[in-house]
Amino acid sequence: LKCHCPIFVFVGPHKWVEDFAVADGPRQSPINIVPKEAQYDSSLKGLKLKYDPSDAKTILNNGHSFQVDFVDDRDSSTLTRGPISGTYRLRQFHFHWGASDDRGSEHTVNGIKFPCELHLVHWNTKYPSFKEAAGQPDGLAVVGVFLKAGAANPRLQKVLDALDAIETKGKQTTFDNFDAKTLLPGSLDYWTYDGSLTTPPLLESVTWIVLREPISVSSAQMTKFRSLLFTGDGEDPCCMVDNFRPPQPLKDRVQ
Ligand SMILES: O=C(O)Cc1ccc(OCc2ccccc2)cc1
Ligand SMILES: [Zn+2]
Repeated sequence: LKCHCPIFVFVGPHKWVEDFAVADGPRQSPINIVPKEAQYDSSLKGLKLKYDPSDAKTILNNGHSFQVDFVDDRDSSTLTRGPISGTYRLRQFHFHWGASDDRGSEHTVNGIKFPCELHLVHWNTKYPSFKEAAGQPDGLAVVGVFLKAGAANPRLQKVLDALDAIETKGKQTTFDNFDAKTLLPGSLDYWTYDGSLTTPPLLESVTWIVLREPISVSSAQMTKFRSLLFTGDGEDPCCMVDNFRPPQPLKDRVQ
């Protein structure tokens, strides 16, 4: 598949500041994580993630990534404890990746980029809906998981096998009985900081919880991610790659 979309086709992060004033706000994401400078907070609790596989609903190419959407009308798939208070419901997960294995993640660790990063998006049930929560400073909690190039990861296979059905923007297909917990690493150790959506509207409503331990992904599996298109049916094909925002100024945040 030849992707020959000109660079300017994809309105990249550098343009967002013109359309979204918040793009250079005080708590923008992603950031570069420097473990030595992160403060250890012994009062922080362990993460509690309870996911019900029957909540998985559909998988969608939304034109800037693909996402698996979950039923979120009850507390069956939730994130509690860790740095947050209350109960947050799993809404969707999606990924960010590069055109080659040397880049793709949004957060970086000591400046290191991973080939891919998984985001599990949860919303605070103190608000009536996801959309309402997305506009509140404590509205969302996103668990970030780095994917490190190495052995093929069998846990990703069901997701990757579904990509053929959603190659172009707007395509969606059913995706049921999937346990998102199988995408998590063995350790739930994490860094946390207050940040934002990394895609427009860049709302500053996300408590970020980035897991320290990556999961593996093979180069062949990464090639599968890159077979998706940003473009819709009938348009000039443009490969969905490099859909990551670069790290933003830390300003006066600590992790
Ligand atoms: O995970 C991320 O990259 C942050 C992020 C979290 C949620 C998200 O949902 C899409 C969306 C949220 C609010 C309004 C419109 C669209 C979009 C991005
Ligand atoms: Zn994301």
